[in-house]
Amino acid sequence: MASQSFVIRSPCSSANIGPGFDVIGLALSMFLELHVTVDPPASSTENYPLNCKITYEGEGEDEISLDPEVNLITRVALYVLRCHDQRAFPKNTHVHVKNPIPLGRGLGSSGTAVVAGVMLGKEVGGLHHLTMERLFDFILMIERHPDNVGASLFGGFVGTYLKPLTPEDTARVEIPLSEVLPAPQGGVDTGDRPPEPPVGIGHHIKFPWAGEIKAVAIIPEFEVPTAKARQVLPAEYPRNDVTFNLQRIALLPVALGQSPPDPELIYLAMQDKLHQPYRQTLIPGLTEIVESMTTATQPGLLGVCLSGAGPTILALATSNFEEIASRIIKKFEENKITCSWKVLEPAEGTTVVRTK
Ligand SMILES: Nc1ncnc2c1ncn2[C@@H]1O[C@H](COP(=O)(O)OP(=O)(O)O)[C@@H](O)[C@H]1O
Ligand SMILES: N[C@@H](CCOP(=O)(O)O)C(=O)O
Repeated sequence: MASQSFVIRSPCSSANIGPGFDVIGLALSMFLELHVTVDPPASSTENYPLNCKITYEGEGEDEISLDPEVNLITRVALYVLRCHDQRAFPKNTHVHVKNPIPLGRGLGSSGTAVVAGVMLGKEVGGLHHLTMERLFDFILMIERHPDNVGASLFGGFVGTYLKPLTPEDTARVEIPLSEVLPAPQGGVDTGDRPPEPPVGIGHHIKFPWAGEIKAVAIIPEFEVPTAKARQVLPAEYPRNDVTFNLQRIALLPVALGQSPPDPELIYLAMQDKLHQPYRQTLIPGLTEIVESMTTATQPGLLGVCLSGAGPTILALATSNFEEIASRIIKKFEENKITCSWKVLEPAEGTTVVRTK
């Protein structure tokens, strides 16, 4: 194989946007980058496990493993490679990760890592036949809700859905994650072929987004693991709460595509009763923050919701971003929580730029 170098760039995401639990995702302008070189003739990295050297800078640099059998991005790439009978990375693969996405904050850091990992497997494996739609199948074998990963892969403001599968394919999709991404084997290759995804598990549709609308992310300093934020959700819901969300989800994509934006309509369309009320047990002040920020009392504001599984708060607005962020930061301060904040914009999906 000839030497090659390329950059994979994947946007972070804000999932749900209020009522769209496990359905709606928005790709935002903060990007995980993988700077990859594959250089077969050199010898410097030949002894790295699975032929892959990882270096890392940015969010999580003190905690993310640089072992390719443990690191989420390279484990996912290996899953794609092993489904195509390639047991390791090509000789002398170097992946330099640049990650500005804070971990465990509801901005899709793990989903973005999975999306970038699948793309890494495709590129280093020379698997050019894998379309974006097929990559989505691989992603959904790992991250089993399509909203955040759909946004990171395809970009923009998306609605995502899973197609009904045959009973055999359903069984394959439900295979435990530990069989898709096996536990590290200490460098020993068991030779097992992982389960390949069924074709056409997940789909997406792009919604319009009014250019005036920006996303203000208020990011608390503490983490809420998504798995934990899903455990607090009930198995069943009162019918009225489901109807409440259905009424709002029918409005949301239209309301956010209209220019000029209608603040009252958007504020209403961003209400939720299916996940936010339950997650307040993990996020002190959540309900009060969402209820205290209104379009009547805050010029420029369009609506407020939890970003993904939290704890980040997403405020959609057309102006006065700093004032909006300050008000929400103050509310968190009442619970002794400090925050940072950023103004983000809708972003394009995952790209690969070849430099050699
Ligand atoms: N760039 C990355 N490289 C490797 N692992 C990552 C990366 N980003 C996230 N992760 C993994 O995902 C975990 C966070 O996932 P999760 O709880 O779903 O939160 P989030 O809402 O940020 O996606 C991190 O603790 C880490 O294990
Ligand atoms: N629909 C999911 C989205 C999780 O997004 P993340 O950014 O927190 O990983 C959920 O709400 O659990």
